[in-house]
Amino acid sequence: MNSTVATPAKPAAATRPGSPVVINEDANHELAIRVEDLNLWYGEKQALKNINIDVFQKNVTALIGPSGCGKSTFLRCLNRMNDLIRSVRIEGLVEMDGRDVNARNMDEVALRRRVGMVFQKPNPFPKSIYDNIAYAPTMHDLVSRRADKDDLVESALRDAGLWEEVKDILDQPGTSLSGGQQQRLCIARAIAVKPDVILMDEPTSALDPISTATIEDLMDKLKTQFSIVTVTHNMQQAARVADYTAFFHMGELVEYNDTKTMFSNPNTKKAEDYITGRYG
Ligand SMILES: Nc1ncnc2c1ncn2[C@@H]1O[C@H](COP(=O)(O)OP(=O)(O)OP(=O)(O)O)[C@@H](O)[C@H]1O
Repeated sequence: MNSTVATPAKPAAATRPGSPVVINEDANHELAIRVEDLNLWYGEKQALKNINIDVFQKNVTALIGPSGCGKSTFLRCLNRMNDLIRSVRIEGLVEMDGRDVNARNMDEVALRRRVGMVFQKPNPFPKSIYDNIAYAPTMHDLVSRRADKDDLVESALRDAGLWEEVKDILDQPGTSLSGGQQQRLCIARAIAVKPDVILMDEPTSALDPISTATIEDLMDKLKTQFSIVTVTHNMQQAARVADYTAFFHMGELVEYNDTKTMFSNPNTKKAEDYITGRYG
């Protein structure tokens, strides 16, 4: 992998390593996040090696690759979640709106408002359904009047496809919902602070097939408002939901491509072997 940044707005960019082939040129190719020469170590162990990738606004980007290849580590670089791990050392650039998210003067709380996260296991706060949604926007001073909070709670729950199921039980604990509902509650909580980007780390791996399909449909709707970066082990899911797919292997970004191209005509043997189930 050389250090050329993936700048994919035109098909010609596909000739550059790591740059996706752009099939749908009408899609949005404005930059959400630019990553340049990103390296990460846990102590002595290097987990990310010279990653260069441009993530587009209002698309779904899937991160795929064998266990331990660095997908989650990379995802956590996008909102500085790795800062919470003491042994971590990071070099390189992760840029949003022309600002390095790792800059000393970057407000981490503000960053995590702009780059929300949904985890593998639904993790509602031990609060009511209503307060799960209203808590963060209130903390960030996005709302203060009760009527505004009510509107925000309703609109986030509607956007997460959960409103009709919970509108009469808003004062019940979030944890009383089913697993799939809890995950949609966590998505509603993430979107309530109006982020630009939503990171999802295997958001459906703990869910049944019906809840999984509901979340996949939801991702398709949410990408009209938000940029979504998702880690998945499920190849069919990546093929179904993602506009772009990045294949990681042993800490390297081996291929970054339009999803249709990745799954029908990958550029690299490693990606092809992984996608066709020959290893991983
Ligand atoms: N907190 C940590 N401390 C030390 N090493 C870590 C830590 N987290 C991850 N690693 C190591 O970094 C490498 C990348 O891990 P990461 O979890 O990012 O991979 P992944 O592709 O998301 O894997 P999986 O698909 O199994 O979730 C692995 O070798 C892992 O053991």
